[in-house]
Amino acid sequence: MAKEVTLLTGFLGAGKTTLLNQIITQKTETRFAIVENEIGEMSIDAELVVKGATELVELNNGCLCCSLNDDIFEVLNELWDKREQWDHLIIEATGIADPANIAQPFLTMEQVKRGYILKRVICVVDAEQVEDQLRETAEAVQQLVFSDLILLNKTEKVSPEYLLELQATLKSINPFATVYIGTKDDYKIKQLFQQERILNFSASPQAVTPKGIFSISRDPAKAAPLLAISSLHQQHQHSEIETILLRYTQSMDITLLEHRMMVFLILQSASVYRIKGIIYSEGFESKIILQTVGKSLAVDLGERWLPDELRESKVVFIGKNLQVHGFDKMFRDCLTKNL
Ligand SMILES: Nc1nc2c(ncn2[C@@H]2O[C@H](COP(=O)(O)OP(=O)(O)OP(=O)(O)O)[C@@H](O)[C@H]2O)c(=O)[nH]1
Repeated sequence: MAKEVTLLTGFLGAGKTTLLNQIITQKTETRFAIVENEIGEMSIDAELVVKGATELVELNNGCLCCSLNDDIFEVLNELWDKREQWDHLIIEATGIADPANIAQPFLTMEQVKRGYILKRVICVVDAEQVEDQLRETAEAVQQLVFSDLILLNKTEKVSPEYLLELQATLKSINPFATVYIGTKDDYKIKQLFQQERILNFSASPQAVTPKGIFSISRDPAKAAPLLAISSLHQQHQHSEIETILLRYTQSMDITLLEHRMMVFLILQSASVYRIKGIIYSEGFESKIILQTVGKSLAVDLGERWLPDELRESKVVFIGKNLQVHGFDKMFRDCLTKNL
């Protein structure tokens, strides 16, 4: 039997991982396989996904919609080999991905369609930030246009009047999508999963071979059809959006860091869409998860450090015209050794 797939899209920080965690915790009758795609070589999202996913695959070498096509085929093949262990695949795209590019193999490639049915594309939208995002980036528009379901999130942060305007705006961008409204505390997971794309798929499980459903090969001659798709996708680039990764092995003073971050967000954060970090602070048995979206800052406790785990802080910045030296100085100033 072909496996069902849900694609999660939405701009940086909209709430995709939060929704994913709600899905895993609420739909306990379903065993999920999760593909987490992140920009930059370091995975932070995978650490934020609640334990419970049967299979969690991280793809961190680039954005799935433009550079990871061979990787996704390999992952689909591997997951297919383990298909007895899971029921439903969720792909969380990066916040700057064009979901149409990720969906393309599921909609157009017969080998992929034999094993996987794309059931729905859900776009999570940050009610407070979306207007600016739509103005500034093509990616935010592409994500809305391609989705079947739009989850207008963080609605407690805006007024009811503005929410109505926003709904009308989203409907005008994608009149075919169903718009749900909510916050992280009240997602209607069952309703989201009841809704399906209206598409004609012909799944033919008999054609699936025990070795896998695609002929993946690094041999360029054998991999010709896949390479053709890869080169097509390379034309799509998130030209202006860049990422920076900073790491520090010394302990951070979390109170000082929080203060510096708040001042930074008030004064100079316009070109920074997202900051995500795992912070090591001596005296805390757990990782500290630091996140910003727009001008909002969240600092939470994460998983406990494992006894043999390297204790270090890792922070990713995503935005335009990023000033690495300024960020580095801000974080270095908060290292405990400097106090
Ligand atoms: N106030 C509020 N915050 C929310 C809501 N949903 C998510 N958040 C917060 O928004 C921040 C970003 O959420 P994520 O789920 O990590 O967003 P994401 O879309 O996965 O982010 P990227 O993977 O970086 O694109 C976190 O601090 C969440 O706790 C909500 O409904 N209300």
